[in-house]
Amino acid sequence: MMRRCLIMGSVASTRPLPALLLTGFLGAGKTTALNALMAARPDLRVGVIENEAGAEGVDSDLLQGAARVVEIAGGCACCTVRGALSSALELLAERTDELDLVVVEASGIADPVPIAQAFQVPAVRGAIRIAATVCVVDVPAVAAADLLPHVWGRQLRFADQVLLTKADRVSGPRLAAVRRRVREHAPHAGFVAGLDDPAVLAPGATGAPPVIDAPRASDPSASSAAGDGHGFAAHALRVATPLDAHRLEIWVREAVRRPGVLRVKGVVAVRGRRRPVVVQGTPQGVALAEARGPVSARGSRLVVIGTDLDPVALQAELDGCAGARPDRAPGAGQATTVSAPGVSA
Ligand SMILES: Nc1nc2c(ncn2[C@@H]2O[C@H](COP(=O)(O)OP(=O)(O)OP(=O)(O)O)[C@@H](O)[C@H]2O)c(=O)[nH]1
Repeated sequence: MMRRCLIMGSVASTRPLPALLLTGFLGAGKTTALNALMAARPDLRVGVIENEAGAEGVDSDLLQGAARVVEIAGGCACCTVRGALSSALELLAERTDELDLVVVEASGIADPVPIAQAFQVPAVRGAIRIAATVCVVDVPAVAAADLLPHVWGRQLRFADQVLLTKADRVSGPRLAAVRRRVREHAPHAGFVAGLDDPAVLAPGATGAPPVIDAPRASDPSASSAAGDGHGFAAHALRVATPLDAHRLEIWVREAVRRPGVLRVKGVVAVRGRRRPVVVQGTPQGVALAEARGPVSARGSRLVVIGTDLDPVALQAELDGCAGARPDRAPGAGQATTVSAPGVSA
């Protein structure tokens, strides 16, 4: 079957099927950028492989407009669940006629090199080929960090394109400093404004292999590619009963300020509301917004990712969010209004 040319909208044969490898550190804005692409290009039939470090995937519920979503949760596609990545790619390789584009959204702590290598197995090679690797960079997070995780450097180093997000939250000089820092790691990458930028999936770019090499022994992140979680842990917390929205918001805001906590995210049922709350937290900001639909069959789930975390303590604190608000008069009834969609710092 002829496949639509990705940029011009005209019909052209593109075999193998182009794939976009989407990298970027935790909470950088990968899912948001992917949703923006699918909103801008509803004509594209996008097959998404969604990789999440937590045992409970969250992003799959937040994707809108994908033709097919394959979730790989419970570890990084570059190491712990690499076999699942191969299976997912093989699954899509059998369905290339149903798709115009494959997007692999790597977990925020994934090394892109082993992911790119998964495209080289015989069952995939020839059917799906990486057209571009885009690294999404959270500008305020980079501006605030003295030291950046090694895996972040690798994500940038193997990127063809860099997408800066949340740039409106920093001053011009700080943005310029972040661009310089990005340049040090990715001297050859271009900057794009969105995944629908022609530079990402231009017809000329389709089929071009990413520039990759094997991890070197001297590379500090090379050892982490062996499946040890890259020094980060992802804890899926139980949310057995609907929570108090106000308590939940306070807890998330406190949690992301703690040393070691890098990401809090989830889809959580709250008391008094038909729709769940989507929780988005990074050290730079927290957003709680009503989900578009009801709680999915998978129910409430919340994941905390970071280093040196105490999952038992985190679970106990979250369980405490099920209680009624202490400052509320009995019978006051409604759940606390949470922030509108968007990010509040
Ligand atoms: N202001 C602003 N907020 C953004 C932008 N991009 C993403 N966000 C917000 O950042 C938060 C995290 O976005 P996601 O798209 O879930 O990030 P992610 O990289 O997919 O996260 P992980 O998969 O957990 O690593 C959400 O609250 C988004 O609304 C942006 O360009 N500007």
